[in-house]
Amino acid sequence: MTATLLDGKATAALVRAEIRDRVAALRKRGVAPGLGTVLVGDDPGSRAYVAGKHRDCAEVGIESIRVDLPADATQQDVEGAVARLNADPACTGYIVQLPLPKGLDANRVLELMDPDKDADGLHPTNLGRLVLGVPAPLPCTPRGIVELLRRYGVKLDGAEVVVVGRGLTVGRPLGLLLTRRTENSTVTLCHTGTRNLAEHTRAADIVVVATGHAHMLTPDMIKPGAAVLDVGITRTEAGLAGDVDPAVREVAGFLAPMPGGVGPMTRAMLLANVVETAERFAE
Ligand SMILES: Nc1nc(=O)c2c([nH]1)NC[C@@H]1CN(c3ccc(C(=O)N[C@@H](CCC(=O)O)C(=O)O)cc3)C=[N+]21
Repeated sequence: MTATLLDGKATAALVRAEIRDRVAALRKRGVAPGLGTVLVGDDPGSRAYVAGKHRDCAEVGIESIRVDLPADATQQDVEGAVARLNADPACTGYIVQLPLPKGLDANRVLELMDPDKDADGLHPTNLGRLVLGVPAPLPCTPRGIVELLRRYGVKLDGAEVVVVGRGLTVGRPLGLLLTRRTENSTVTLCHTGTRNLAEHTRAADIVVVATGHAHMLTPDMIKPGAAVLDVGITRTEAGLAGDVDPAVREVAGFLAPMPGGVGPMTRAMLLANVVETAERFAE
């Protein structure tokens, strides 16, 4: 048996079609949503992601404002860009592409963003709102994972979920999202300090891997029929590699592959956050 693919590419296209209608409705009311991006340096991966975000915006009718700074930009330069986007009425939401080059303080930059323009849901105030259960923009990758599972009817209520990785953008906030009453999953958050990882993953109905270690989740580590979501990206000479060993496909019940799984959903949820922020402004 081969796993049913959780097709993030096709699902993200459906989400974008829904967002296009909401953008059109906002425009009729005289509100034009605009996404800003701040990109520092010339990492090819980061450049490609940011370019993709602007392409997505064009497709759904969101204006985009691009701020590119050189690799030797100072902390002050980045903070200046943030201050300008905070003040720019054409920018209804923006992101600072992470990671920033070494020597720059990303936490300080995130603190200075207007939390009501935070399209990534990574501002400390919005992470706090997530903990408190107050409506706020949600981190894009966790939101994309929940949306993908929902649309394929994978049950979250009561599910045993193992998340591997405790990073700021995926693992840590995903645990918070899935344990809300609305999702109602039981979450085990595993990381490099976890003893006997396989014992945890083998007990899970859903396994989400976001470690950045290529092919680390092997078929022996999962329960047959489990849903597996691959959030890892490693650039190798042979191309991109996910965190999930390709042979997992023969054991899992559902698989969100990399590429074509969670990545496109992450981008679609960024658009959703921008539209929702603009809708809140328009109220
Ligand atoms: N402030 C900030 N917000 C982010 O959301 C953020 C970030 N910084 N820094 C980097 C990570 C990474 N990330 C991805 C989004 C989409 C794909 C994606 O669409 N991937 C495609 C193709 C991958 C490729 O070809 O490179 C796929 O999986 O099918 C990948 C990675 C967002 N991130």
